Amino acid sequence: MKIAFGCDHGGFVLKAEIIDYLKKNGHEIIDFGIDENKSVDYPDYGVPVAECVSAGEADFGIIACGTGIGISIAANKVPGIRCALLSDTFSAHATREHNDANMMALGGRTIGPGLAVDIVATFLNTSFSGDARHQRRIDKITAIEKKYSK
Ligand SMILES: O=C(CO)[C@H](O)[C@H](O)[C@H](O)COP(=O)(O)O
Repeated sequence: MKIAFGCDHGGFVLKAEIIDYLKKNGHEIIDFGIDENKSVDYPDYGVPVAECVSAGEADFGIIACGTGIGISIAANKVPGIRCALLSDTFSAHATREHNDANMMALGGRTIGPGLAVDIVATFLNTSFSGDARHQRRIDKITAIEKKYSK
């Protein structure tokens, strides 16, 4: 799959192991940085990933900041993005199965790289269930997005 990745300095600690996992598992990576550990603003790295996913240029997006909060808030402003902030594998599974999440956010100051990689693996290896009740709820989210995007 094509995976877009982006992080700020708070998420940079997770980058190497996540990229390593993605490469070892045959994924193509679209890397939006950062490439060195310097202080940056998380919207500048989360939004390009979200735009890439929203445009259909990547299958999924993975983003990280210190907590995952700021960068997920920014990503979720992009139409078509359902970005889940994750810190456990149960939620990683559920957000794919129920929410058809197309992006995930992680916190480099809240979880370690080992758990981060487990979360990434669970997220990418889980499919949307396609159940009508889940699709109905996603459609309601999309309708909210359309209502406020005028
Ligand atoms: O936006 C965040 C919190 O929601 C991220 O954790 C940022 O990485 C964090 O705010 C950066 O803080 P810093 O003091 O500039 O390192």
